[in-house]
Amino acid sequence: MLEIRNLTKRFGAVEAVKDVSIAVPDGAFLVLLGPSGCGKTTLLRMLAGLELPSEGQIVFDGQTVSDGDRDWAVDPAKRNSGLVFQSYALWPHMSVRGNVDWPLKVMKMPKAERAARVDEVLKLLEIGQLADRYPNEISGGQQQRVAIARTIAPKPSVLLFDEPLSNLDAKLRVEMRTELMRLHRATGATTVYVTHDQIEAMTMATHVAVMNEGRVQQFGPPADLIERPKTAFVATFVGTPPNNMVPVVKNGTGYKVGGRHMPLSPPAEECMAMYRAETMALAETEGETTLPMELVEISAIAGRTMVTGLRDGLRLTAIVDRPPAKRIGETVQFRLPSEPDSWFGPDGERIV
Ligand SMILES: Nc1ncnc2c1ncn2[C@@H]1O[C@H](COP(=O)(O)OP(=O)(O)OP(=O)(O)O)[C@@H](O)[C@H]1O
Repeated sequence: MLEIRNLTKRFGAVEAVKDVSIAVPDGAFLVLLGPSGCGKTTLLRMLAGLELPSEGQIVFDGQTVSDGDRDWAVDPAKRNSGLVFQSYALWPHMSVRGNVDWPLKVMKMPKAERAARVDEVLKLLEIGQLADRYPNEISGGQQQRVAIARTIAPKPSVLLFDEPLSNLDAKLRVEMRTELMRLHRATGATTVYVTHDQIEAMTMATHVAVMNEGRVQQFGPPADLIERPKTAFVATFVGTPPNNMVPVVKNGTGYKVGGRHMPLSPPAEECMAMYRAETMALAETEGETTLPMELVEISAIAGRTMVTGLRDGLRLTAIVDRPPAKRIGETVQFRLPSEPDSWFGPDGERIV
């Protein structure tokens, strides 16, 4: 079990991580997901022992490895965790085998055991044929595999990844994603993986922690975040495309959306209605629940069509079966379903 208890990190006046508490079961694949600057890397660096928490504790398998309240932490090399960065600094003067062997040598593992472990790891990452090459003789994707091999060679019980695929091209990213999942199953190591790519998050994770401004907004399995987002932030950050969030304004005895009266009965006077893109439709003509919007984007998505409209700063996305017979810039009628999928309060918290 990997436990993070009331963890806070301040850099001067900046609070990068704010009172984060999560418990990650053994063997889980936890993705830290959030926009740039939300504190993901800082949290990961604290797990790796590269950064001391200002407050709170990190506990690996019942043993405290960082304690911000006591200004104390176990050395990065001694906490049974391995970290893979975005840029994979391999030793240029060492062969692939030498690079993977290096951490085992540092651990003072006997030579014969080392050779067997290096072979095993190279095979696992399917780079055995590159063993005698040097880093400048292999591709970027292969270098990344070597960096991963080097990290898992000492069998860390916790694996930490900081956007390891962001330097790779789109095709290689997809391939490496599958590889990392295979590796996770093969090693069984509890994995913490930082990304701001939510497709990566949703496909790889057993658990996701969605972060915003230093706080964990929601922690749980990917399906929970999609089905029951706790906050408006999660609802609009997670999912492809993200959910539509529409402010509902009280007007006399009724309610308005995008300046038009709608037959809605919100649970509070001020709130936001969430509509999933797949529950929205397009209408040929104006009706009671339609909103005329400027067509700004049409794109194909898995055999269906994603249509985006804009109206006075309100952006709506619908997933429909057929593209509208309209051009970009023309008006299309978006039809809202009679009931939103969820309601959120003005503070962003879920109401219903
Ligand atoms: N060493 C530091 N000194 C001062 N401020 C820092 C330091 N490291 C991070 N910060 C600040 O802490 C906040 C969180 O940064 P962090 O790098 O953890 O975010 P992130 O979510 O990983 O972002 P990105 O996805 O862009 O890498 C930011 O406001 C950042 O400027």
